Amino acid sequence: MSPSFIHKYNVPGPRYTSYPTVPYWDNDFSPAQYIDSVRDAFRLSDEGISIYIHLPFCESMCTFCGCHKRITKNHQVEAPYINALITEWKLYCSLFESKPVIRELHLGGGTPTFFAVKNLEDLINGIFSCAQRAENFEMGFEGHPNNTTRPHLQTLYELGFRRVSFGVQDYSDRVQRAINRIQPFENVSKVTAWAREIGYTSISHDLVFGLPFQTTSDVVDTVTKTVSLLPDRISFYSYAHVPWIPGNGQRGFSDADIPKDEDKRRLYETGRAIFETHGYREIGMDHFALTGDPLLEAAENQSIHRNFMGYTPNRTRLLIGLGVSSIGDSWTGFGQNAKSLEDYYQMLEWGQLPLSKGHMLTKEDLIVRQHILDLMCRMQTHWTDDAFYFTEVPEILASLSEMLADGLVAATPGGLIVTPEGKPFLRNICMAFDLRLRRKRPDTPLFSMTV
Ligand SMILES: C=Cc1c2[nH]c(c1C)Cc1[nH]c(c(CCC(=O)O)c1C)Cc1[nH]c(c(C)c1CCC(=O)O)Cc1[nH]c(c(C)c1C=C)C2
Ligand SMILES: C[C@H]1O[C@@H](n2cnc3c(N)ncnc32)[C@H](O)[C@@H]1O
Ligand code: MET
Ligand code: SF4
Repeated sequence: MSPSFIHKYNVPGPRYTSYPTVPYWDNDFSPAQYIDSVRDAFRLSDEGISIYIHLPFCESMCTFCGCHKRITKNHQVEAPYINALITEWKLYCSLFESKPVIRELHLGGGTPTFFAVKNLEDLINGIFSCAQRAENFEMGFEGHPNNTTRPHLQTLYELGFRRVSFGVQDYSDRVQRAINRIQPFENVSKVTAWAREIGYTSISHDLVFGLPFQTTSDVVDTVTKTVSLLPDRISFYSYAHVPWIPGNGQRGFSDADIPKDEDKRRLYETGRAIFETHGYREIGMDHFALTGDPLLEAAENQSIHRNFMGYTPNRTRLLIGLGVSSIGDSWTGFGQNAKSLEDYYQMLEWGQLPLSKGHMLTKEDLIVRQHILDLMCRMQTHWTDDAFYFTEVPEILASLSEMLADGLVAATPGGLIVTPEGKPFLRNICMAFDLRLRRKRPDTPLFSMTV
C-alpha cells in the first residue's frame, strides 16, 4: 500500500460497533422510552434474542486493554455480582409477555474465567430459569489462557457453550512485559487442546497488532505459533490507543514506543500473509477464519452482521446487555448500563433497570446506520431504493472524491463499493456517512486512529 495513503487518511475515527457512536448519543435519554422499544423489539423477535453479559473483574491490569474492567484479587466480589445479574435479567423477563427464547449468549469481560465454575453455573442456570434455548442457540465466552481451567471448559460445555475465544495478544517477551501480561505459549496451547478435546466447535484466538515495541518479527513469531494450534477463528485487532478513557490503565510505555502509520500497517499485512498461506480467509476489518466457519459463510453469503460484540453470523432484532457498562440494542434504540459497580448495584436495589445512558434512533440515524452496516459487513452500499436515499448523499460523495480518485472506493449505479485497496480505510469511508460526526467534529480526543 502506498505510504502516502496512510499519511493522508490516518485520522482518529470510530470502529462503528454502533451508529450513532456512543459519544454522539443524545444527552436527554429516557430509559422509559428505551424500555418500550425493548418490549416492542421483543414482540417482533421470532428469531430469538441475544444476550451479552459483562463480567468485569480481572486479577491484574494489562496496560494495553481498552475494555471496561475492575482489577481485584478479592474473589468475594463474585457472588454478589452474579446475584445482581440475575436480578437484572428478571427485571427484563418481567417486561415480556412470554418466555424469552435465547438465540445467542456471550460472556465477555473483563475476565469471565476470573469467576469460580460454580458461580458461572449459577449464572447460566439463573438466566435459563426464566428463558429457554432457541433450537439453534449459540453460546460463547472469553477465556483468559492464564486462568481458564479444564473444569471451566467442561462445565460450560455441559451448559451448552460451544464457542470460546482466548486472549493471546502477542507472544514476545518484550511486548508482554510492556503490556503487563506474561502469558507463555504453553498456557494457550494447553487451554486450546482442552477445549478441542471437550468438543468446542469454535475456538478463537485474539491477537493485537500495533502493541508497544512490537516488531514485524514478533508478528511473524506470534502468528506462526497461533496457526500451529489451528484455531477455527482469529481476531487480529488494531491496537486502539485511547489513554484518555478514564480508568483504562493504558500506561507503562510512551507514545514513541507504539508502531504507527506504515509501520503499524506492515504488522497487519505481515500477519495477514501468514494467515492466508495457512488457509485462513479475511473477514470484514479484523477477523480471519478457516473454510467452513459460519462467520466466513455469513460473510460470503452477505448475511454477516455487526454489533457491540463485533462481527456475528446472526442477526437478532434485540440484544440485551447485562452487567456494568453493557450496551443493549433494540434496533430503534441503544441503552448502556451504569459503569460503576456501586451505581449498578444501587439502581438494582431500587428495583430499576441500571440504565445510565442511551439513544433513540431518529429516522435519519436508521438510514445512516444501514449504510454504515452495509459498508462494514458487505463492503458496499447503495441508495437506489428510496428508503435508503437521503439529502446529504451528494455532499457525502463530494467528500469521498479524493478516495474515489485514489481508487479506494468506486461508484456503482446508485451506490458505492469498497475496493480491495480501500479495505484498510473502511473506517474512513464510513466516517463520510457519519452525519453526526460531520456536523460536529469532536474537540477532545474520542477515537483511536483508523490505521
Ligand atoms: C472486545 C473488547 C473491546 C470492546 N471494545 C474495545 C475492546 C478492546 C475497544 C474499543 N471499542 C471502542 C473504542 C473506542 C475508540 C475507537 O477506536 O473507536 C475502543 C478503544 C468503541 C466502543 N465500544 C464501546 C463503546 C462505548 C465504544 C465507543 C463508541 C464507538 O466508537 O462506537 C462499548 C463496548 N466495547 C466492547 C463491548 C463489549 C462494549 C459494550 C459494553 C468491546
Ligand atoms: C477481547 C479482546 O479485545 C482486544 N483488546 C483489548 N484491548 C484492546 C485495545 N486497546 N486495542 C485493540 N484490541 C484490544 C484483546 O485482543 C482482547 O482479547
Ligand atoms: N480477559 C480475557 C483475556 O484477557 C478475555 C479477553 S480481554 C476482554 O484473555
Ligand atoms: S486484556 Fe483481558 S485480562 Fe487483561 S485487563 Fe483487559 S480484560 Fe482484563
